[in-house]
Amino acid sequence: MSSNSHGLPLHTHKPSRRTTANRIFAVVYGCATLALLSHHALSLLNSTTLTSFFITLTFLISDSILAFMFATTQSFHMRPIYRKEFPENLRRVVKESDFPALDVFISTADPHKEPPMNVVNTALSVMAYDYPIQKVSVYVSDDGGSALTLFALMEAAKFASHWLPFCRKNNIVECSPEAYFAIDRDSHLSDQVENIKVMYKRMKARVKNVTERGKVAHEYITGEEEIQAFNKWTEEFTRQDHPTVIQVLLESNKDKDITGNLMPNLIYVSREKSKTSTHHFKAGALNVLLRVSAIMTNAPIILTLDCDMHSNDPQTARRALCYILDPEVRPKLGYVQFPQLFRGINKNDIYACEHKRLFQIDPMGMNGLSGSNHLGTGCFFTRRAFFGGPSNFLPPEIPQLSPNNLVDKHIWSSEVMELAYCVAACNYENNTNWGLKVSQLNFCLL
Ligand SMILES: O=c1ccn([C@@H]2O[C@H](COP(=O)(O)OP(=O)(O)O[C@H]3O[C@H](CO)[C@@H](O)[C@H](O)[C@H]3O)[C@@H](O)[C@H]2O)c(=O)[nH]1
Ligand SMILES: [Mn+2]
Repeated sequence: MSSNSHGLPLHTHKPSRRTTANRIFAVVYGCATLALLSHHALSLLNSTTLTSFFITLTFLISDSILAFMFATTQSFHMRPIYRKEFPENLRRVVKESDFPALDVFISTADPHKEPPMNVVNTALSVMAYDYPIQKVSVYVSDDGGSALTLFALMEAAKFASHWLPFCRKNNIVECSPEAYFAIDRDSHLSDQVENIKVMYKRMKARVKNVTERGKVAHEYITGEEEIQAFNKWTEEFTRQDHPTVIQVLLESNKDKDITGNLMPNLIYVSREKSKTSTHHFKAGALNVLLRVSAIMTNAPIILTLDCDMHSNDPQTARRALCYILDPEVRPKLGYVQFPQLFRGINKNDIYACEHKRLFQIDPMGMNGLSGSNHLGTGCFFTRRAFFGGPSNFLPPEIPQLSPNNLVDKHIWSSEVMELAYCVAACNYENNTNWGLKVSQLNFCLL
């Protein structure tokens, strides 16, 4: 348990009640396995015919493999723990105005395999976080380099001006509209819900229409800024070969929702691609977002999300802060991983599609040892963690990329934009420490 100066804990943990049973089971099962393996070994030595020798050898090999698998997973069952956070106690440690800024990275790679509406829902679910809104920046990395995804995000930016105040006013927990509207709602909200549902359905129809046609028709493009943005998709622009596109769709100190409150930054980034460079897939995309976000906002906390993994609790960022702002935990903390849950799977999950062992059981077991593994999505990193261990800071090649750098310029300023384009270039990492020493993402399982 960790308490702040007022004795109120930010987070607690308790061991699972299954711990003792797990340990007894491991000992009994381990002994039985050893007995079985020694029996196989003895039978092998005493085998009289060639056939019985090979049959026993097969048993010995297959049971040894199973025993190895059993042994290597037992540590996960020795000390599983349940963690609980108390975001309501945060205000006693730090004022809301002093919360660290948060940069959210959402990656998408193909508008036909990963429908842009998924990206929109994921983005809206984090834009609606219960967090000082001008501190939140949502970056979407589009490795598909698709105008369709940009169009969907432009629509999301407009819809957000209605959706964010709706979520705030009604304390909505499920802030992905698709997930929210999939459940029947209380009747006292019905008029409001109906209105916003119609708005959502219209947006969805427009995005679907554009995706099916494969291009953004003129009738959907309004305003000079949008025309200029889509003009970047020239004849030569292909998915594998195109210049960087960075488009600020919402700006937190300028754009307001329909109730007059500010909205978070929403930024579309499609990094430069060329057929002659290696791109390192998702790792490459995250590396570019790390650099571009450093130039534009440089938040000390980073949340990574796959485009099909929305956040299902607006308190999530505050929950992560319960660990990140704990002075006892902070010096050694690299990331806070949230579990992955799946929607739309049948109630009893007869096909085990939830991957419970991978995404819920094993991480809980590791949590009781030295900490959960990284699950690829739903993970809050400290930006500092990408620049070497706690005692060996690896400085990036330019000071603007350093986690300590304070961004004091407007994200639209030409200086910021020029540098952001420069660090998003596909040959930026050549002859630099990126991917090798600083942010070793290229060599990690993401
Ligand atoms: O060139 C690429 C390829 C993929 N992605 C993104 O990476 C994410 C994951 O890729 P995906 O192909 O969807 O992998 P999955 O098998 O669905 O996801 C599992 O495996 C991934 C790779 O190990 C992890 O990142 C995920 O968290 C985990 O759920 C998606 O958001 C993609 O858009 C890119 O940005 N650029
Ligand atoms: Mn996926």
